[in-house]
Amino acid sequence: MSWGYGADNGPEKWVTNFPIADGPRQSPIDIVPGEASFDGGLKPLNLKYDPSTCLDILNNGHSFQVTFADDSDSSTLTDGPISGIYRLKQFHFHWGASDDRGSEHTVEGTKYPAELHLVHWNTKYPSFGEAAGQPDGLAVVGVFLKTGDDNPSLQKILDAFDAIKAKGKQTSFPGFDPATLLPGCLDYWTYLGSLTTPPLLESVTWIVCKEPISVSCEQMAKFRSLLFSAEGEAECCMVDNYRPPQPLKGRPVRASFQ
Ligand SMILES: CC#CCNS(=O)(=O)c1cc(S(N)(=O)=O)ccc1C(=O)O
Ligand SMILES: [Zn+2]
Repeated sequence: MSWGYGADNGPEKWVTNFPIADGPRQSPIDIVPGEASFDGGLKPLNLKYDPSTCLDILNNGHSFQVTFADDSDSSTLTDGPISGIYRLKQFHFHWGASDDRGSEHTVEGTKYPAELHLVHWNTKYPSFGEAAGQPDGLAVVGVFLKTGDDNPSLQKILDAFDAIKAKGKQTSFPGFDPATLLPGCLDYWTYLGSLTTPPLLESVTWIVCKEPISVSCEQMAKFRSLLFSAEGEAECCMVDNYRPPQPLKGRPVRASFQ
């Protein structure tokens, strides 16, 4: 059986096939603002996204992802805590079965109903796959979702869900601007971590925004209408697709703000 989020194949079982699950720089973590150290040397995030690089939307069986053409420096992350140019590859979300849980990172134990991850790879390496195996290979921007007003930008994504309800379904999704998903304030915490799904590679510079974006309760319900299961299989709702916080193991967490 391949990895997932169920009782038999979920986060507590991943270490069997992916021993790095107990490694020194695993993600997510619980962020404790009072223990983060302000670093005045941290630059503001510089996110430049070109909507024409947006390709399609896919249900990959553990989340849904929106994928981008990453064969040029059209959609990039620069500055912030990183050096060089990182290209946007995809973004995806993690969410809960109810509004009291769903995010991967937590803030002093506070769980948000969902978390957005924008995945970027370091162009000093020839490809995403190469970068994913390097300690400075990936940079993921995390944004919390908090229940409140309807989010029109999110709604564009949710309107595509009928075409990708089951695992393996994909549909074209042109012209979406991921910048419309970012909060107004780009203050962030940053630390060295890992992918939060297998293969759990310890190649991620995490950049977690302090300010959440909004999502309505009705929009959260739409997230939960996706399926982990493929067409023809017993239907299994895609919910609780989050890994819980992992041990910090002495890692520093820096803040870009005071
Ligand atoms: C080799 C390799 C790899 C990981 N791919 S990913 O970075 O797009 C990714 C990243 C993350 S996360 N939660 O670590 O950003 C989750 C899921 C995925 C995915 O494959 O679908
Ligand atoms: Zn993720």
